[in-house]
Amino acid sequence: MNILLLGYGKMGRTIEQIALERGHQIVGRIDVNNRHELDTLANDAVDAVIEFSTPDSVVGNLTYCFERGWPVVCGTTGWLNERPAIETLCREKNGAFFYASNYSIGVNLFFRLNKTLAQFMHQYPSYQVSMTEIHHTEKKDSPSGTAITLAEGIMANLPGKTRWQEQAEGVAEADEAVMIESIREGKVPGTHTVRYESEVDRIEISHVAHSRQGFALGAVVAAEWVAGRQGIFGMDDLLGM
Ligand SMILES: NC(=O)C1=CN([C@@H]2O[C@H](COP(=O)(O)OP(=O)(O)OC[C@H]3O[C@@H](n4cnc5c(N)ncnc54)[C@H](OP(=O)(O)O)[C@@H]3O)[C@@H](O)[C@H]2O)C=CC1
Ligand SMILES: O=C(O)C1=N[C@H](C(=O)O)C[C@H](O)C1
Repeated sequence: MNILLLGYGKMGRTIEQIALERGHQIVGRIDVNNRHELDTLANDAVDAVIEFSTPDSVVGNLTYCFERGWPVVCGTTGWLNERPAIETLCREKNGAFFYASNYSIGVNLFFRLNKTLAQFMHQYPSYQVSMTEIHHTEKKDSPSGTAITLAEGIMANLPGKTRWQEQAEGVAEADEAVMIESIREGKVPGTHTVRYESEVDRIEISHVAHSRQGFALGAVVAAEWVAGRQGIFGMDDLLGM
C-alpha cells in the first residue's frame, strides 16, 4: 500500500518504521518545510494518508486530503472543536476519515475498562473521580486527547458528571466536573490514571505506554483498514468493540 505521512515528527518516524516492516511504501514524508511536495503527488499515488502533525496545521491538512480524495487516518490531538466541520466536509467530498485520540490497542481496552468502572462506581457516591495524564515536555496540547476521551467515557456512565475541567492552582473543583491534572516531564510517551478517592481509600486504574510503538502500529493497521472505504470511522469500527 502507498502511504503518505503528513507530519514527520516523533510519531511520523515511528509510523514509517512500522509501515515499512509491514511491507508498505512511503510515498511522502511531509513536515512544515516541504509541503510543496504534496502538489507533485498524483491523486491515485496515495492509498492512505497518516496525519500526525500539530493542532494548528491539522485542519488545513485534512481539508487538503479530502480535496484530493485521499483517505486519512488522523491522530493529531488538541483540535476537536473543529471536528464537526471536518466531518461535514468529509461527507460532502465522499471521503474517508478515521480518527482516534489514541491508536494503541491497550488504551482502547483501557477505555472499555474505564466505562465499565464508571458504571459500577455510580453505586458508590462516597468516591470522587479524577484523572492524571503525564506526557513529555514537547507536547503542545493539554489535557491530552486520551484524557478527554476517558473523561467522556466517565461522563456517559457516571450520572452527575457533566463536563471535564483542568486542574489548576486557584481553580475550585466543581462537583459536576471530572478534574484532569496534566503533568509534563522528561520524555514520557503517555501515562493515564483514573482515580476514585474516598475518605478511607483510593481505587486507581492506569495505562502506561512504554514507547510510541503501540500508537504507531494501531495507526498503520487503521490505514490498512480504511483504504478503499468511504465514511467516518474510529477504533470501535476497527476493533469491532
Ligand atoms: N492518536 C494517537 O495515538 C497519538 C497522537 N499523538 C498526537 O500526534 C501529534 C503529533 O505528535 P508527535 O509526532 O509527537 O509531534 P512532533 O512535534 O514530534 O511532530 C509533529 C510534526 O508535524 C509537523 N508539522 C507542523 N506543521 C505542519 C504542517 N503544516 N504540515 C505538515 N506537518 C507539519 C512538524 O514539522 P516540524 O518539525 O518541521 O515543525 C513535525 O514533523 C500530536 O498532536 C500528538 O498529541 C501522538 C501520539 C499518539
Ligand atoms: O502527544 C503525545 O505524545 C500523545 N498524544 C496523544 C494524546 O494527546 O492523548 C496520545 C498519547 O497519549 C501520546
